[in-house]
Amino acid sequence: MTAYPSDAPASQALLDRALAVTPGGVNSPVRAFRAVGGTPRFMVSGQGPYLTDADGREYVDLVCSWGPMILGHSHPAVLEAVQQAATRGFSFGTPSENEVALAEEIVARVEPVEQVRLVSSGTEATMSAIRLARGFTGRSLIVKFAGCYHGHVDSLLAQAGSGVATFALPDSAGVPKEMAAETIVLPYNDIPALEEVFAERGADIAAVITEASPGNMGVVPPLPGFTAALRRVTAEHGALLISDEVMTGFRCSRAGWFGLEGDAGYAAGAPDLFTFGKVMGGGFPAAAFGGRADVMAMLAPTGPVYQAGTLSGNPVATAAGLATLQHCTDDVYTRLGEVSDALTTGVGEALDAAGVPHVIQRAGSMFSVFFRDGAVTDYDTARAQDVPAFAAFFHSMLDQGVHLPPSAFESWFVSASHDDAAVDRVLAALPTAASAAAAAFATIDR
Ligand SMILES: Cc1ncc(COP(=O)(O)O)c(C=O)c1O
Ligand SMILES: N[C@H](C=O)CCC(=O)O
Repeated sequence: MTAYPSDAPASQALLDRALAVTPGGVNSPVRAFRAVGGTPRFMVSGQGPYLTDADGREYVDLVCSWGPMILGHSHPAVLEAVQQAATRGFSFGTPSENEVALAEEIVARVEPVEQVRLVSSGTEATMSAIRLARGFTGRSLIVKFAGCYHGHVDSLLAQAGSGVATFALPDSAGVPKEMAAETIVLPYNDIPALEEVFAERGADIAAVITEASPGNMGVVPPLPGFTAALRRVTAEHGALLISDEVMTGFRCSRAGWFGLEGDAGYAAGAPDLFTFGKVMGGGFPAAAFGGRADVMAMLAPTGPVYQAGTLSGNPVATAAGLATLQHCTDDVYTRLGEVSDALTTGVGEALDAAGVPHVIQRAGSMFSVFFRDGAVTDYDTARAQDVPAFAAFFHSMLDQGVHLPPSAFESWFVSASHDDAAVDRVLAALPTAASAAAAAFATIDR
């Protein structure tokens, strides 16, 4: 088994350079390792299930660029599509065929989506979707759930997941209080709280936005009936339902979370709008929002809600996204399921053997481990876990050549390129990491 020392001199040298010119040395906060300590690894290449860092060490990658790399790194067909697209030109600032083909692929996969608009990031997708919902309904309030993350949109940062959870922030400085007042934050999976807020303020609520199955406070799937309640209550009050599938989209199934929960989950009908990102960009900056044609018709140039982007529908990004989706076949989803089964079973057995309290939660091929007893159903229960135990586990895995998300509040991601050799490397590292977690486990109030 690979064993690496904890210090990483080449990464540290790059971090020192980065710190001089970039806040925290990183371009997205969770990457900085602040929640687990130590030196973030600066990667130089990725191939299949592996990443190689600046010190020449190879890691099994269980981050997969936070979800997009569903086929693994440098997948030959995606690489070829990108190379061909780049040969034809980098950006046209005009419509081009790949944009149409990618939109057609999304519409074909997610049945309720009639039209999409392409953007460059998940943040842009959610920001645009809530503007569209406000324009369509003529209302201003937005309901979101604690622990859900929808990108760094001002009004959606309240009690958000991901880095906001990792660093235990209530929200973000720099968001005007008037804007924060337009957002109502509710506990996830709490139907009475939802009904109560709609009974009081339903006529002013433009939309409820939810992660289709949250993965930014760790993985916390909706309890049976919760998604149906979201649809029922929003429909009763004339508000839109926005399902944020930036993380789950095209990963949990061909049609994302909707493909798993589908009509049965939504019961009274599909969401009005969806947001997508990550997998549909194949590792490049492409994202989308879409849904009902009558709502999408409100967008400029056909309607009064303005939304635009210089690089939206970029030909290289759309080529990568299209090639990725075209290769996300049934076999890919079968393999993602097998890898997830093997890893979640292995993690559970190793932690059981070491006597470490834990619960593993999963949504398709997204999963995470909470170092605590009992199911996690919302942000409060997600926070009541032993973060130092996670940090010890994380570092032991890293020293053994397995790259996990550097936060207890993030999903782990696998790819279809995780073959048996890569899975075995992870499984071999688990007993030592479980022992490290056992040693670190502290008694906390739960
Ligand atoms: C559910 C969800 N929505 C939105 C976003 C924002 O996407 P991006 O980071 O591409 O802006 C993310 C991830 O960051 C996400 O996980
Ligand atoms: N949880 C985030 C997105 O899903 C992680 C990506 C980031 O913010 O860097």
